[in-house]
Amino acid sequence: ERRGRMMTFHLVYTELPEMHQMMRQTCRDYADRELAPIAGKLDKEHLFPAKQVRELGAMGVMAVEVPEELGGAGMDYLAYSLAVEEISRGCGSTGCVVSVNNSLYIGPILKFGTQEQKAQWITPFTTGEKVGCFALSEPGNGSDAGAASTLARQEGEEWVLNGTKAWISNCWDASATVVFATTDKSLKHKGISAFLVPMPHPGLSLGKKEDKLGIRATSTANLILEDCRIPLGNMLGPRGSGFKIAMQTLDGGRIGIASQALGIAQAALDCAADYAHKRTAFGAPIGKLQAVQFKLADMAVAIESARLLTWKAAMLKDTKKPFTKEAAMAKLSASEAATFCGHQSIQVLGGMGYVTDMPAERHYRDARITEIYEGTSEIQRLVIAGQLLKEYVP
Ligand SMILES: Cc1cc2nc3c(=O)[nH]c(=O)nc-3n(C[C@H](O)[C@H](O)[C@H](O)COP(=O)(O)OP(=O)(O)OC[C@H]3O[C@@H](n4cnc5c(N)ncnc54)[C@H](O)[C@@H]3O)c2cc1C
Repeated sequence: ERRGRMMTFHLVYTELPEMHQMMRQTCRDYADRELAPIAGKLDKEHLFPAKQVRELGAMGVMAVEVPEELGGAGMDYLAYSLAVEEISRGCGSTGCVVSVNNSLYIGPILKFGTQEQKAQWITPFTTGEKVGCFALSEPGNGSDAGAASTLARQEGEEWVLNGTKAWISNCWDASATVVFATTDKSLKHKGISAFLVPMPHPGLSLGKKEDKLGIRATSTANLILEDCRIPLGNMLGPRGSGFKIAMQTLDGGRIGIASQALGIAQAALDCAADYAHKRTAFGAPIGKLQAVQFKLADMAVAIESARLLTWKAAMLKDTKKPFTKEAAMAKLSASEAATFCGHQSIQVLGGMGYVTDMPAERHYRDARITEIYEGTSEIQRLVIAGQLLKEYVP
């Protein structure tokens, strides 16, 4: 079966496997019908798409990779990538919610959780009734995640957590979080462990919602832990393995962000190409102008090449092959494609690109975060170079 899947890669552009085509089409139809028409309002009013998230839960999109016996869709990461791209094409914010729940919250529990933890912390989060979040970054460290200073100390049968986590996506709407904290700061990243914390919970509070450039329908805030007590059994994975869990989670998560970026980039191209047919200047549609055609061509090339990298990374993950380098390449190229396409789309629309009557300005704003979270573009380059140089060790 694995060989079969890899072989599909050669065919992939003309013929995705049937299940994947169905997932893609279902999500595309849903996004066109239910998300694109309201994405501007969600953005403007900072509205969490609760009803849409429940509908996506019913479609299997909130837990694509989770086995059916745990309540998920039982599909693979390629299917997940297709779903996130199509949802993000309709609404970048909703794509972020889908991505955080699937990759960042459920992902590590699926990989490192016990059977009991999976039943308790995954199944209720498959339906869209509840969403989870992932608390790694802190006010003092983002890229340097191994420097975490949130503390976990053992007291009897409990862990007691203290510290502040920063920039936590979904947190105002979440019912649980994976939190990274250190039991011994002198051990540096080897002192970090992962913990499961229900929300709301005594000792856990949230900061003000950040007023963001883009993905404004998602909540982002500090998550503050003050003598927050959880049972000993809420540790995820072995003690001291938190940094490894975080890094492996981000490897997969980057495929999700690449897919989100692809969806935003594609929406920006769709908007520009459609406008190029309709807008007339100097007596002809602007799509007849070579300068405009070149912009559309460059956008399409950036998207197609990033999509191939993203699908390749997803397929490597699905076939249990190393994919750290490929996921970083996918995230880097797709996020840069998204910011490029967001920029060019506004240029093609001219003045209409600059106002909220058209979605181009939202795509431009939504695209920007994809170069920052789950590792900045600089961090992706470091990851790629680090992996690459290992291949050249004499
Ligand atoms: C909207 C939003 C949502 C987020 N959601 C989450 C979430 O759900 N959970 C979570 O844990 N975090 C989340 N984050 C945090 C995000 O992952 C971090 O902002 C990101 O990793 C960058 O960290 P930083 O902001 O501390 O920047 P810094 O690490 O301070 O980086 C500042 C600049 O220095 C560069 N830099 C840093 N180190 C290096 C290096 N070694 N080499 C080259 N350049 C370097 C960076 O690339 C960047 O340009 C979110 C952030 C935002 C804005």
